[in-house]
Amino acid sequence: MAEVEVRAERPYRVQIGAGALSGLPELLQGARRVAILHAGVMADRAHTVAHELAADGLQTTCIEVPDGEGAKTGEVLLHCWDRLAEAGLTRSDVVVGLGGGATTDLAGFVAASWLRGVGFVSIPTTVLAMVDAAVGGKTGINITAGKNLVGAFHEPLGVLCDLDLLVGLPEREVSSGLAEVVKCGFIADERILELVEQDPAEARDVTSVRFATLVRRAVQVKAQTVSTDLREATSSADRVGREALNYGHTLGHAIEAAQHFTWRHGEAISIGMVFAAEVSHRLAGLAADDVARHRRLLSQVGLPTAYNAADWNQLRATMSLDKKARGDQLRMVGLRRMGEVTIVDSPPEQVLLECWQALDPGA
Ligand SMILES: NC(=O)c1ccc[n+]([C@@H]2O[C@H](COP(=O)([O-])OP(=O)(O)OC[C@H]3O[C@@H](n4cnc5c(N)ncnc54)[C@H](O)[C@@H]3O)[C@@H](O)[C@H]2O)c1
Ligand SMILES: O=C(O)C(=O)C[C@@H](O)[C@H](O)[C@H](O)COP(=O)(O)O
Ligand SMILES: [Zn+2]
Repeated sequence: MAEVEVRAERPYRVQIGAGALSGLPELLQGARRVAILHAGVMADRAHTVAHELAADGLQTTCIEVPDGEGAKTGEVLLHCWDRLAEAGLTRSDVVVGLGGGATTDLAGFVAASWLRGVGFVSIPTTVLAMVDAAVGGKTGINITAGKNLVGAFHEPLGVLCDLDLLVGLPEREVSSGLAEVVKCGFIADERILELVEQDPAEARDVTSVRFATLVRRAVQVKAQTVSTDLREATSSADRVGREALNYGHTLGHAIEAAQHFTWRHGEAISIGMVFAAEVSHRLAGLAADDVARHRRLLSQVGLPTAYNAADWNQLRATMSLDKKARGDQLRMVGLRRMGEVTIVDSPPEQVLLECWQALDPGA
């Protein structure tokens, strides 16, 4: 079992490996009641876990939430609060999130907001949630105007990445998660890129050693980045903190909103990273070869790199609501070279338009 520590205000461990789920009782010490928020696809697993915890004397409540982004809404949040009230969940009790990143984002926000904050344990069940969403304490929901516009920072007590849970995950979801893995390669750990390039098919095989190594290395990048800048407070062109993890998300999130949150997050971010690489080439010195490497690598893991299915002006307006923006100033994460992140401040509109046009499948 691999372990990665996140040095938050209250440090916690991310446990990665087959059977990691067995670490749950230890994380619940001191709790009397536990609410397990889970996606429908995890219903059987949630009930099994609840029975095991009940056998240990805990009072358990399973709360099934809608699939995918359907969980990250105000209505679902209200429903969960009502269920926690019925269950009598107190400040010494714990909310568990069992599912993909949408479920853990919602569950984390339920934990952050209930009684102004109760304990939270994250049990991610997709690649994307293991390497990214479950780690680092960003929680929240979407509104029509944009992705994750309402939320809170709320660190978990621990994260259990049980690789056994990934067996049977659809290939499209594996690819989506690999977008965030490859992102970690672009921004901080070139070894990740090499591991994918050496054998892309094995990189997509969730039972392979290569895949497990990729997950661990991506979690290490995430943990190190958030440990130095938990609340995304550090940012300048030469010293980029947590914002580095937002590489590709300025356009990516706008695409998700334009597609009414029906797209896979990693697919949107893949296109967003190609866009960010094009911007970086024009404004931050990223070599043309590295832009081509973005397209090649992302395609190798089954991700889209071209897009023209939305109106540019609409996307551009949504990008202004990105959390990195300050006033009228758009700020994007860029790359000077692989592994060297910078902030691109107020990119000229003409350059953005050119980069958008470079995404056209016919370009
Ligand atoms: N908080 C953060 O730091 C952070 C980081 C990255 C992404 N996110 C968020 O995470 C979300 C995307 O996460 P995701 O890609 O996991 O999406 P998701 O939660 O929608 O899960 C994807 C699909 O996989 C299914 N699924 C989950 N586990 C499964 C399993 N073991 N076997 C088979 N099917 C399974 C789900 O039911 C869903 O249909 C987005 O909302 C994104 O904004 C948050
Ligand atoms: O953890 C972070 O910080 C990230 O930016 C990771 C992203 O991959 C993730 O999608 C996150 O949810 C985006 O956050 P947001 O603040 O842009 O909503
Ligand atoms: Zn993301």
